[in-house]
Parts: sequence; structure tokens; C-alpha cells
Amino acid sequence: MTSQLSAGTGPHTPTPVPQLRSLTIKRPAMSEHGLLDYATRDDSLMWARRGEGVIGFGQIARFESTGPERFALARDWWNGVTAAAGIEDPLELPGTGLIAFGAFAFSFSSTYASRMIVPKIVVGKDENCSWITYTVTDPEAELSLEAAEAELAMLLDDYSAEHELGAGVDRLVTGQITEAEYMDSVRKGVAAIESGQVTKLVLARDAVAELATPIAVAQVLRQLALRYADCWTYSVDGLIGATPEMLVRVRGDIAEARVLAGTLDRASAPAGDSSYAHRMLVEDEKQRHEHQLAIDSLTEQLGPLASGMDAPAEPFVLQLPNVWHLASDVKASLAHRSDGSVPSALDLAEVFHPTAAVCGTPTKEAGRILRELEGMDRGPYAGPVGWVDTRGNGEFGIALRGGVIESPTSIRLYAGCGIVAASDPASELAESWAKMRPMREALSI
Ligand SMILES: C=C(O[C@@H]1C=C(C(=O)O)C=C[C@H]1O)C(=O)O
Repeated sequence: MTSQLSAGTGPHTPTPVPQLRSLTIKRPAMSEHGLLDYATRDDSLMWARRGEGVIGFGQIARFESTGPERFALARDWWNGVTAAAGIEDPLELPGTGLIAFGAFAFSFSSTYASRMIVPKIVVGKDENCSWITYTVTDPEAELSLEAAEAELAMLLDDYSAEHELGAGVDRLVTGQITEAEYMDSVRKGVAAIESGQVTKLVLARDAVAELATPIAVAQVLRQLALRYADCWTYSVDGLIGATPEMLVRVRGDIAEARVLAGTLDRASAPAGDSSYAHRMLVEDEKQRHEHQLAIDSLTEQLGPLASGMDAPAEPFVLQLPNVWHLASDVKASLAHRSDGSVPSALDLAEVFHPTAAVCGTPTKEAGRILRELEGMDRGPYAGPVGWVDTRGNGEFGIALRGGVIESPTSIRLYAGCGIVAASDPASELAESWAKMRPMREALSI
């Protein structure tokens, strides 16, 4: 059953807004693996770090949009869904009640449809408790803990993904551009910087992993989550990965972001040199400059929306299994608007996207140049991926260190590098490979 409410305006056909009823109930404590115990289906939605987060099963509502208005249309739709929904949520925590997972295209010109998906069942966990949210459209459907648990048990038990042995061999093939073309685009990027058009440009490339057997998505996600414990492991409708970069997290009126820029391949580190990362990142002028540009772009946009902001003067070194990054955690108190509300995680994802860390500086000009130089559609790579609840809480990471599943046996991986005047094409190519390593390892390719 749908109401007469419709989402958005403009060239898009209005998507009917479903009338949802949802019930959230606290659940008993989970095992030490937390949510990972529930990451067994290849088709589930996921946002998790250190066993906490949200996993979604099934799809009760969905919205798609493209173009420059993709965020605004998604927001209108979500506001409509929220207004029409009957939500029973005694917990009222970030992530409880009705939530939607979202994945957004990097560019307004992408053919990738940005999407919001409301799961039928969500299992969630934070530092204090676990919960289940059950959502139905049928006005006659029973909304109870028993019905929710029965459906969850059925989804988890009945599912055994078929990953039969195939005939081919696993291989990695050239994506939309070759390695030589990538290095050429880096050269052109450096020239654009030297001519003063931009100060920084992020240039990306892709590679397609073709597997002999269907991708064991749940297994890949569990591996990423265990190995990349400092990252947020995500899975939204075929977009999967583990990102170290938090575009924005909103809890009540607090917004937080983890800004990364400045990378060092750990495979390049000389053995026994414990000060290597500090010297090559914290004490390196090029890396610090690149990092500062990323911080400035965030704080400039956050400033007008905040009543207070804490941006550390010195970045720290984030150590991941594949690379080291220069990282800064920025925290702000959001300014209340005249109606008392604060911007939602989805509002802020739109404001901050694309950051200098994945696009360049100044953003608009860098975006124009990268579309021209990259020669590929980034799809959802480097776009916001995460979830939002009906109170505006949510988490959107930047969809990095991942890929898009294009068929049961193929996945397109993406990686990019920040280019500044001192960048060297061969080093940037090597860095892009280092950034694809987590997915290649998880896929065993
Ligand atoms: C663009 C990517 O990563 C971004 C670029 C970085 C850099 O150039 O140093 C570091 C972290 C990310 O902000 C990617 O992983 O594809």
C-alpha cells in the first residue's frame, strides 16, 4: 500500500512513498564477534566496525536517483517515508527505529543510480546494547518480536550461498583505463597543477577481478572486517569494501569526520625502521600540504553549520595492514536551526561530498579536470556510503578500498591518489595498487 505522497520534483518520475510500520526491540548480548556472526548472507546490507554497526536483511523500500539532485531527491524521499511511517522505537538510539542504507554516485554525471534501501530486518549493535528492527508494509502483518526473530532465523538458516566451482581461472583485467593511461593522466594532472588551475587533484583508476567461482561476498566482508579493524566495512547492493575514511557521523547534535590524505605503502618500509612512517608522513612537507588541503576543505564547509569545532593541529599516523595514512579526527557541535533541528547525516554527506581527499582543491575545478583526465565513470567509488535513521543520526563513509560487483563472478575495483605538484606517475600507480590490496587479498586474487 502506498500513500499519495511522492518524492522530489524535477525530471524524475516521482517514486511512491511506502507506508511502513516498524518495531525495534532490544536483543540479548551478542558473542565477542558482535555483528559479524550475522554477516553470513551474500545479499545483506552492512555497515560495521569492530563488530558494531548495522546489518540489514531484505528490502522493504527502495529509492533511486541520478544527476545533480541525487542527494536532494533521496532526502525528500526519506523525509516522506519518515512522515508516513508508524515507528515504535523505545530505544531511540542512533540506528534504532527505521533506517535506510545509502550509496551515492561520486559524480552528478555518473550513470550509476544512487540508492537508498530500507531493509525488512535490521540487526544493530552499539557499545552498550543490541537490537532488532522489523519493518512491514502490509497493514495486517503481525509486528512482534516473535515474528521478527522467526523471520531473521529463517533468513539466516535457509541461506547457503552457492559458490560452485567454475571452469575459468581467477584473473585481474584492465579496467576503463590502462596503467599507462593512468600514469599519463597523472602527468597531465601535475601540468594542470603547475599551470595554477588547481592545487591538488585526486586521480583514480579501476581494475576488474574476474573469478572462476561466484564471489563469496559474506566471506569477503568478514575477512575485511577482521583484518581491517580500524575501517568501516560496507555492503550496499553490490558495492562492497572497507573504508578508513569517515565522511560524516552524526549522533544527536554532534558531527564527526575522519579526514585522511597522505599515504605510504607499508610494503615499501625498510625492515627495523620504526620511525619510517613518522618521518615519511608527519615530517614530509608534500604529505602535510596534501593533508592540510583536505582538512581545510572540511572545516570551511563545517564551520558555518557548527557552534563549536575541534580540529587537531597535528595529524596522527593511522596504521592499516596495507598502508599508513596521515589522519585527523574532526568533531563539531552542530548549530541548531530556527526550528531547533540540526542537519542530518544525509544533509551533511551532501554538503561535504566530494572532499578534497577524493576530488582535489579547489573542489569544483578539480572535479571538472578529473572528469576530463580520468576517462572513466567512478560510479559509487569515492561517493558517500552508509546509513541514516529517521532522527537524522547516521554514518556515511567515503566508498574507498572497495568495488562494485558487476556479475556473480566479477567485481570492479577502484583506487585513487592525491596528486600535487611533486607527484611522480610511477609512485602514484604503485600507491593505487597498494590501495586495491585489501580487496585483492579478500578475493584471493
Ligand atoms: C582516493 C583514495 O584515497 C584517498 C586518497 C589518499 C591519498 O592520496 O593519500 C588517502 C586517503 C583517501 O582520502 C582511494 O583509496 O582510492
